[in-house]
Amino acid sequence: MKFIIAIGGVTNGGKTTLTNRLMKVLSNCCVVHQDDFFKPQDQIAIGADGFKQYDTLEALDMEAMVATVRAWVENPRKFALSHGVEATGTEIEDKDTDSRLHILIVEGFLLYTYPPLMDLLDQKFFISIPYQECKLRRSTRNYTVPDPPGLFDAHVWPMYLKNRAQMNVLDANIVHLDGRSSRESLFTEVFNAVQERLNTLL
Ligand SMILES: Nc1ncnc2c1ncn2[C@@H]1O[C@H](COP(=O)(O)OP(=O)(O)OP(=O)(O)O)[C@@H](O)[C@H]1O
Ligand SMILES: NC(=O)c1ccc[n+]([C@@H]2O[C@H](CO)[C@@H](O)[C@H]2O)c1
Repeated sequence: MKFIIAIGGVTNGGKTTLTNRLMKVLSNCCVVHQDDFFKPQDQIAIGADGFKQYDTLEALDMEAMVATVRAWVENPRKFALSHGVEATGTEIEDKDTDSRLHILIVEGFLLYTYPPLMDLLDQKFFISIPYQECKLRRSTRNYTVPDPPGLFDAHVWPMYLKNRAQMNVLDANIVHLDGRSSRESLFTEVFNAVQERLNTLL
Protein backbone atom coordinates (compact mmCIF):
# COMPACT_ATOMS: atom_id res chain seq x y z
CA MET A 1 0.00 0.00 0.00
CA LYS A 2 1.06 3.57 -0.65
CA PHE A 3 0.32 6.48 1.66
CA ILE A 4 1.14 10.16 1.20
CA ILE A 5 1.51 12.44 4.23
CA ALA A 6 1.50 16.19 3.56
CA ILE A 7 3.23 18.60 5.94
CA GLY A 8 2.11 22.07 4.95
CA GLY A 9 2.10 25.37 6.74
CA VAL A 10 3.54 28.79 7.20
CA THR A 11 7.14 29.64 6.41
CA ASN A 12 9.36 28.76 9.38
CA GLY A 13 6.53 26.89 11.06
CA GLY A 14 8.81 23.88 11.53
CA LYS A 15 7.82 21.76 8.53
CA THR A 16 11.33 20.59 7.66
CA THR A 17 12.17 19.87 11.29
CA LEU A 18 9.04 17.75 11.68
CA THR A 19 9.58 16.01 8.33
CA ASN A 20 13.15 15.05 9.25
CA ARG A 21 11.98 13.67 12.58
CA LEU A 22 9.27 11.57 10.89
CA MET A 23 11.74 10.30 8.29
CA LYS A 24 13.88 8.88 11.10
CA VAL A 25 11.17 6.53 12.33
CA LEU A 26 9.19 5.68 9.20
CA SER A 27 10.62 2.88 7.11
CA ASN A 28 10.21 2.82 3.33
CA CYS A 29 9.72 6.54 3.44
CA CYS A 30 10.68 9.13 0.81
CA VAL A 31 10.29 12.91 0.84
CA VAL A 32 9.49 15.62 -1.70
CA HIS A 33 10.33 19.22 -0.66
CA GLN A 34 8.36 21.96 -2.42
CA ASP A 35 11.26 24.39 -2.03
CA ASP A 36 13.17 22.27 -4.57
CA PHE A 37 10.68 23.40 -7.21
CA PHE A 38 11.24 27.16 -7.17
CA LYS A 39 11.75 28.51 -10.68
CA PRO A 40 15.08 30.20 -11.49
CA GLN A 41 15.41 33.73 -10.12
CA ASP A 42 15.01 35.40 -13.53
CA GLN A 43 11.60 33.76 -13.92
CA ILE A 44 10.16 35.15 -10.70
CA ALA A 45 7.76 38.04 -11.35
CA ILE A 46 8.31 41.39 -9.68
CA GLY A 47 5.14 42.76 -8.06
CA ALA A 48 3.73 46.26 -7.90
CA ASP A 49 5.36 46.40 -4.44
CA GLY A 50 8.77 46.04 -6.11
CA PHE A 51 9.47 42.63 -4.53
CA LYS A 52 10.05 39.32 -6.29
CA GLN A 53 6.86 37.34 -5.82
CA TYR A 54 8.33 34.17 -4.35
CA ASP A 55 5.38 33.25 -2.16
CA THR A 56 3.01 32.39 -4.99
CA LEU A 57 2.24 29.22 -6.94
CA GLU A 58 3.53 30.99 -10.07
CA ALA A 59 7.04 31.06 -8.55
CA LEU A 60 7.03 27.26 -8.39
CA ASP A 61 7.14 24.62 -11.10
CA MET A 62 4.08 22.86 -9.73
CA GLU A 63 3.74 20.61 -12.80
CA ALA A 64 7.21 19.23 -12.10
CA MET A 65 6.38 18.78 -8.43
CA VAL A 66 3.19 16.83 -9.24
CA ALA A 67 5.12 14.76 -11.80
CA THR A 68 7.65 13.89 -9.07
CA VAL A 69 4.92 12.79 -6.67
CA ARG A 70 3.30 10.76 -9.46
CA ALA A 71 6.64 9.08 -10.19
CA TRP A 72 6.71 7.93 -6.57
CA VAL A 73 3.12 6.67 -6.82
CA GLU A 74 4.02 4.78 -9.99
CA ASN A 75 6.95 2.95 -8.40
CA PRO A 76 8.05 3.87 -4.85
CA ARG A 77 10.97 1.47 -4.81
CA LYS A 78 12.40 2.78 -8.07
CA PHE A 79 11.85 6.33 -6.80
CA ALA A 80 13.76 5.56 -3.60
CA LEU A 81 16.67 4.10 -5.53
CA SER A 82 16.84 6.93 -8.04
CA HIS A 83 16.65 9.56 -5.30
CA GLY A 84 19.48 8.05 -3.32
CA VAL A 85 17.23 6.80 -0.53
CA GLU A 86 18.32 3.56 0.98
CA ALA A 87 15.61 1.05 0.18
CA THR A 88 14.73 -1.49 2.84
CA GLY A 89 15.29 -4.96 1.41
CA THR A 90 17.51 -5.85 -1.49
CA GLU A 91 15.52 -7.15 -4.41
CA ILE A 92 13.48 -4.91 -6.69
CA GLU A 93 10.00 -6.34 -6.73
CA ASP A 94 7.38 -5.94 -9.38
CA LYS A 95 5.39 -2.88 -8.30
CA ASP A 96 2.14 -4.79 -8.72
CA THR A 97 3.20 -7.47 -6.26
CA ASP A 98 4.92 -5.17 -3.79
CA SER A 99 2.44 -5.27 -0.94
CA ARG A 100 4.50 -3.50 1.72
CA LEU A 101 3.61 -0.10 3.07
CA HIS A 102 5.36 2.76 1.28
CA ILE A 103 5.15 6.28 2.66
CA LEU A 104 5.87 9.59 0.96
CA ILE A 105 6.09 12.88 2.85
CA VAL A 106 5.33 15.98 0.79
CA GLU A 107 6.54 19.10 2.60
CA GLY A 108 5.95 22.72 1.66
CA PHE A 109 4.41 26.13 2.27
CA LEU A 110 1.90 26.10 -0.61
CA LEU A 111 0.47 22.60 -0.78
CA TYR A 112 -3.24 23.12 -0.37
CA THR A 113 -4.25 25.58 -3.05
CA TYR A 114 -3.20 23.53 -6.08
CA PRO A 115 -5.86 20.88 -6.72
CA PRO A 116 -3.74 18.52 -8.91
CA LEU A 117 -1.36 18.11 -5.96
CA MET A 118 -4.05 18.04 -3.27
CA ASP A 119 -5.78 15.16 -5.03
CA LEU A 120 -2.71 12.98 -4.43
CA LEU A 121 -2.39 13.67 -0.68
CA ASP A 122 -3.85 11.13 1.78
CA GLN A 123 -3.40 12.90 5.12
CA LYS A 124 -2.89 16.65 5.37
CA PHE A 125 -1.31 18.60 8.23
CA PHE A 126 -0.90 22.37 8.49
CA ILE A 127 1.47 24.10 10.92
CA SER A 128 0.70 27.65 11.99
CA ILE A 129 2.61 30.14 14.13
CA PRO A 130 1.59 33.72 14.90
CA TYR A 131 2.91 36.75 13.02
CA GLN A 132 5.54 37.84 15.60
CA GLU A 133 6.97 34.37 16.04
CA CYS A 134 7.08 33.85 12.28
CA LYS A 135 8.80 37.18 11.64
CA LEU A 136 11.36 36.46 14.34
CA ARG A 137 12.15 32.95 13.12
CA ARG A 138 12.35 34.13 9.51
CA SER A 139 14.76 36.94 10.41
CA THR A 140 17.29 34.37 11.60
CA ARG A 141 17.20 32.32 8.38
CA ASN A 142 19.51 32.52 5.39
CA TYR A 143 17.81 31.63 2.14
CA THR A 144 19.67 31.13 -1.14
CA VAL A 145 18.11 34.45 -2.11
CA PRO A 146 18.31 36.56 1.11
CA ASP A 147 15.13 38.42 2.11
CA PRO A 148 15.37 42.11 1.18
CA PRO A 149 14.32 44.50 3.99
CA GLY A 150 10.54 44.81 4.23
CA LEU A 151 9.77 41.60 2.30
CA PHE A 152 8.12 39.85 5.22
CA ASP A 153 5.48 42.53 5.84
CA ALA A 154 4.95 43.48 2.21
CA HIS A 155 4.85 40.03 0.64
CA VAL A 156 5.49 36.92 2.76
CA TRP A 157 2.89 37.41 5.50
CA PRO A 158 0.09 38.87 3.27
CA MET A 159 0.54 35.98 0.82
CA TYR A 160 0.41 33.49 3.68
CA LEU A 161 -2.89 34.97 4.89
CA LYS A 162 -4.30 34.93 1.36
CA ASN A 163 -3.30 31.32 0.73
CA ARG A 164 -4.57 30.18 4.11
CA ALA A 165 -7.98 31.72 3.41
CA GLN A 166 -8.10 30.05 -0.01
CA MET A 167 -7.04 26.73 1.50
CA ASN A 168 -9.86 26.85 4.04
CA VAL A 169 -12.38 27.25 1.22
CA LEU A 170 -10.93 24.40 -0.85
CA ASP A 171 -10.52 21.62 1.70
CA ALA A 172 -11.70 21.32 5.30
CA ASN A 173 -10.01 17.98 5.76
CA ILE A 174 -6.76 19.34 7.16
CA VAL A 175 -5.33 18.65 10.64
CA HIS A 176 -4.12 21.93 12.18
CA LEU A 177 -0.97 21.98 14.32
CA ASP A 178 0.34 24.70 16.62
CA GLY A 179 3.94 25.32 15.58
CA ARG A 180 4.70 26.82 19.01
CA SER A 181 4.45 23.33 20.53
CA SER A 182 7.72 21.56 21.21
CA ARG A 183 9.37 19.64 18.38
CA GLU A 184 8.72 16.43 20.27
CA SER A 185 5.01 17.03 20.86
CA LEU A 186 4.49 18.00 17.21
CA PHE A 187 6.17 14.78 16.18
CA THR A 188 4.09 12.70 18.61
CA GLU A 189 0.83 14.31 17.49
CA VAL A 190 1.50 13.68 13.81
CA PHE A 191 2.94 10.22 14.30
CA ASN A 192 -0.09 9.13 16.36
CA ALA A 193 -2.53 10.59 13.83
CA VAL A 194 -0.77 8.80 10.97
CA GLN A 195 -0.77 5.52 12.88
CA GLU A 196 -4.44 5.90 13.67
CA ARG A 197 -5.28 6.50 10.02
CA LEU A 198 -3.09 3.64 8.82
CA ASN A 199 -4.76 1.28 11.29
CA THR A 200 -8.08 1.94 9.59
CA LEU A 201 -6.58 1.21 6.16
CA LEU A 202 -4.24 -1.74 6.71
N1 LIG B 1 8.66 23.23 17.44
C1 LIG B 1 9.54 24.23 17.30
N2 LIG B 1 9.68 25.17 18.27
C2 LIG B 1 10.55 26.19 18.13
N3 LIG B 1 11.35 26.38 17.05
C3 LIG B 1 11.24 25.49 16.05
C4 LIG B 1 10.34 24.37 16.12
N4 LIG B 1 10.46 23.66 14.98
C5 LIG B 1 11.39 24.30 14.23
N5 LIG B 1 11.86 25.39 14.86
C6 LIG B 1 12.87 26.36 14.36
O1 LIG B 1 12.18 27.24 13.46
C7 LIG B 1 12.99 27.50 12.31
C8 LIG B 1 12.26 27.01 11.07
O2 LIG B 1 12.17 25.58 11.11
P1 LIG B 1 12.04 24.74 9.79
O3 LIG B 1 13.19 24.99 8.87
O4 LIG B 1 11.79 23.33 10.19
O5 LIG B 1 10.72 25.42 9.19
P2 LIG B 1 10.06 25.33 7.77
O6 LIG B 1 8.61 25.42 7.99
O7 LIG B 1 10.58 24.14 7.03
O8 LIG B 1 10.60 26.68 7.10
P3 LIG B 1 10.71 27.14 5.54
O9 LIG B 1 9.98 26.15 4.72
O10 LIG B 1 10.10 28.48 5.53
O11 LIG B 1 12.16 27.17 5.24
C9 LIG B 1 14.32 26.81 12.55
O12 LIG B 1 15.21 27.74 13.14
C10 LIG B 1 13.97 25.70 13.55
O13 LIG B 1 15.05 25.34 14.36
N1 LIG C 1 14.38 28.29 -2.03
C1 LIG C 1 14.43 29.42 -2.72
O1 LIG C 1 14.94 29.47 -3.82
C2 LIG C 1 13.84 30.65 -2.13
C3 LIG C 1 14.19 31.88 -2.62
C4 LIG C 1 13.60 32.99 -2.07
C5 LIG C 1 12.67 32.86 -1.06
N2 LIG C 1 12.35 31.65 -0.59
C6 LIG C 1 11.33 31.54 0.49
O2 LIG C 1 11.11 30.19 0.84
C7 LIG C 1 9.89 30.19 1.55
C8 LIG C 1 9.27 28.82 1.51
O3 LIG C 1 10.08 27.90 2.16
C9 LIG C 1 9.03 31.26 0.93
O4 LIG C 1 8.47 32.05 1.96
C10 LIG C 1 9.99 32.05 0.06
O5 LIG C 1 9.89 33.44 0.29
C11 LIG C 1 12.91 30.56 -1.09
